[in-house]
Amino acid sequence: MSSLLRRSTGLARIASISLSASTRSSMRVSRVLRTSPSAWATQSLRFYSEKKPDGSDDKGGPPAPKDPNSKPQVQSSASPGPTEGEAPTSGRGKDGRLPLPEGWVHLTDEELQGLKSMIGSGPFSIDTSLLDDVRKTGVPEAMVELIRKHKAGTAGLADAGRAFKSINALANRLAEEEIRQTQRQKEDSQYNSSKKPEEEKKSQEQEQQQDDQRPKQGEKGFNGFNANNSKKPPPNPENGGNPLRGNDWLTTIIGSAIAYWIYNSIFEESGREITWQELRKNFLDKGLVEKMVIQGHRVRVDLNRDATQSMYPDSVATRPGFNYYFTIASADAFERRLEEAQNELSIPSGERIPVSYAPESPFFNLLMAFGPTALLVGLLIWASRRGPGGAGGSSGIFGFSKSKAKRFSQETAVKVKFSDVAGMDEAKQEIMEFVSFLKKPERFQRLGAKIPRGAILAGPPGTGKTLLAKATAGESGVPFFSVSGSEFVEMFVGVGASRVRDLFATARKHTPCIIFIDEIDAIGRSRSEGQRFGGNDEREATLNQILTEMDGFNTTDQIVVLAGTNRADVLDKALMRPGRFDRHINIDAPTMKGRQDIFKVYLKKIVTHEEMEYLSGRLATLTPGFAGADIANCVNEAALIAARTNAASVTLLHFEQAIERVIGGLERKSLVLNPNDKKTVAYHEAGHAICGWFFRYADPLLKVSIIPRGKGLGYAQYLPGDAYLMSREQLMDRMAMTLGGRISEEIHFPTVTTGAADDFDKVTRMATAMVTQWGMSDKVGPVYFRNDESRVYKPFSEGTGQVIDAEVRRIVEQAYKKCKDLLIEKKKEVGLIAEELLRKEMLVRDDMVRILGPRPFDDPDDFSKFFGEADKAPSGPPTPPATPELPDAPEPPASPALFKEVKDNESR
Ligand SMILES: Nc1ncnc2c1ncn2[C@@H]1O[C@H](COP(=O)(O)OP(=O)(O)OP(=O)(O)O)[C@@H](O)[C@H]1O
Repeated sequence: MSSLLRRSTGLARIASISLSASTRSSMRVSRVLRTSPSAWATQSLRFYSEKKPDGSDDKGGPPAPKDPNSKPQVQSSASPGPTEGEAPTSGRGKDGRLPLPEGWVHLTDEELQGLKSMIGSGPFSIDTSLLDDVRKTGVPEAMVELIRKHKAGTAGLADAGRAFKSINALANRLAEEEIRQTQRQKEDSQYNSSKKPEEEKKSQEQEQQQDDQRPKQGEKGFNGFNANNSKKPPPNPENGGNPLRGNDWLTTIIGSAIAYWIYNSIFEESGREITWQELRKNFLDKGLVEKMVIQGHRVRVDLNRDATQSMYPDSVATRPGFNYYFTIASADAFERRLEEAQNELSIPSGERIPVSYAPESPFFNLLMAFGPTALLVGLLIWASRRGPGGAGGSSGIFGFSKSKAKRFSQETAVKVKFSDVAGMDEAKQEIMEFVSFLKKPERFQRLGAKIPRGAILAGPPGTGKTLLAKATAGESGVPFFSVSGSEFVEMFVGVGASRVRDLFATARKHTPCIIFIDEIDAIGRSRSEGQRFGGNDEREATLNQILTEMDGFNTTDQIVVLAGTNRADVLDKALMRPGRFDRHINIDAPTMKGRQDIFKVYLKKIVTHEEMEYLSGRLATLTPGFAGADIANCVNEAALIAARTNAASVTLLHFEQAIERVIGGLERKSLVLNPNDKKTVAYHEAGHAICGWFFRYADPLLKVSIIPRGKGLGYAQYLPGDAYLMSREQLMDRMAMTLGGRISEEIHFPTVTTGAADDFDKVTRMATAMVTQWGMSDKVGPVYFRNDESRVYKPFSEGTGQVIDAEVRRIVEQAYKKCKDLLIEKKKEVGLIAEELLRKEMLVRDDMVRILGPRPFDDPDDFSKFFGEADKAPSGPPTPPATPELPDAPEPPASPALFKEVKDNESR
């Protein structure tokens, strides 16, 4: 540590700078004292001429009596009293010394130098003008003894406390004197300015101005510290007008200086480890060792200082109080060794080195054992107090317990309005009530209505939950605290709960306001669920704290808590009960109309000359299942594509490319398939395309391609539409279409490939859901078995399991047969499409119409509206009605591309 301190000169420099800088800031009046020493004496004279230390008026009165407590010899050597013929000095010596308070003495020049070296032995320096000030003020008596001990190198740890006290008292006295000086100065200048003629005033002002500038040039103030900062804080009346008292920094700096000094005197100055060989060679053989003291397993070597000084004048060993040490295994062995060494040196028995025993210092041992740890702990505590939570605050270690919530206010970030949030009219309406509560609470309170405490916004990712919460804040114009549930979770137990406390406490200070907790499921999961896996104390403590805080609201507290989650189903019931999150607002993926509205919001922000109504409608048709975030991304992607091609504006083509890219992934032009694989892919995709064309309930095909994209080797884009209800027939057609790729391979090639694995996965999942969840199997019946993969045991019996397996297999085989029948019947058409695909690599709907003729079924309305009606067949099934309140949405439509279809699209 000492070497560390020694080496870190940079640190020392910083400490030194901070000492002067911080002192500067407290020396509020030093500029008026930057006059010559004679001026200082005159000012002091004036000051002390009015009032004596004993309180009597000195005008014409006798000189002040000497302080009876001051040491006579000190007084006589360093503080001579007024001599005959001198002006009455009101207690001040001829060299400007001030009267001494009880227990204080003036220092001699030698002692002053000792003080300088004592304080200056740390990384601090003390300049001459400060010494002058100390010469005038004197020091506490104890300081004289300390200076003497420091000089002799005998200062111990017990002296540290005394030193600390004395330096603190000295600093206070210096500051007090300075304040008195200033007041005096002010009074004088007021008095003078009222008396002096105009010219004199002017010249004094000039002088004053010069004085004002001087600190900037680095002149010294009363305390000899640099007094650059002329804008100093006024003395605080609460601490007796003393700017230093109660100042942490002063204590810290003085404390550090003393700690450094103690460290020096104990660890560095006092000794150094030496080996037996070094001792022999450098000291023992040369007769420099005076005595050896055995302390347990350590031996202290006392050298003859005078002899050492003459032999090694520059050595540290000459310093008073310095000793070498070495460690021994046992005292007996050491004494034997010393004996042998002295025999070898033929030292007569009367001159042998005396060896004595001293008890081990328990304090020293304790210090060595726990010192570093204590130092580290001390540092940690200090750092935690200085941490982000602010000095001395209740922030705890490193401010962990502070909430990390970001605060937005109307002036800062929340510029979002309800008009920026499209496609969720019901949710908006629901939440607008919170806005009117925050804006006009009396409207509700007048009728005795209790205001909802909060709302849970639940829905899939990217559907605009956060955006809606922000818009609520933006509309109501109140502060908005946004925090993520996961930010409460820390590895320390209790941190989450205290962050919740902190968040709500801060919110209460800023009422009316909105707190938004995103991803609340990170902390709000059902507690019973946690117990199954052993529980999580920290999470539960955090959740309990939220419950408590929400209960703790006053009905008049204008705090609204909004929370967002993708998993409302796992949240704790207590969180969802009325009185906490009263409102449950479901925000699902937007409908066709919703998507169109969201597109309109984002299309406004880019340059496009397309007709807005048509463009937004067409894009919304192309993007079933897209959330608001996907739509925002799509529009941005289109603008990027347009920019890449240096287009003047973003066109429909750019949008379609962007959608394709978002759904199918990046085109992999670098992946070149061999002709055989390419042919297999073409027939596989053609199989899907033919099924899509000739099955009544299949989705309209938009595009089929054999250019690898994303994770798949082929790609087919269908338009599934917004399906909220699906019939058994629709599901069967979808499954049959999904199997079309593999069956086409079987029909046209002697063998099959691995490319249909993903199709099988989709088909199996659909068939399983039909049997276990949707009640579409007569044998299993109208039952629902939750598909929970984390469950160890299946929710049905072994027998039921076998029936389920058989039913799933039966349904898949049924779909398989349906598809195979069709593809055998349309074998020629599959070939035509596949060959065309091999030639052109990509076919669109128009190509299909050209090769196969119009599709024999009606397309959904939206599709016909935006993709032409030329190929519309006379009859077709009605579009299923939209019922958004279904508890479980059916399996999403399958996209029968070869190999891996894009999972994102699939999940929609
Ligand atoms: N209805 C919408 N209207 C306009 N923009 C939207 C809409 N929904 C989403 N967005 C866009 O998507 C971005 C992401 O939305 P947001 O962060 O609100 O989603 P979220 O539902 O909170 O998602 P998560 O559950 O993943 O946190 C928004 O910044 C906005 O650009």
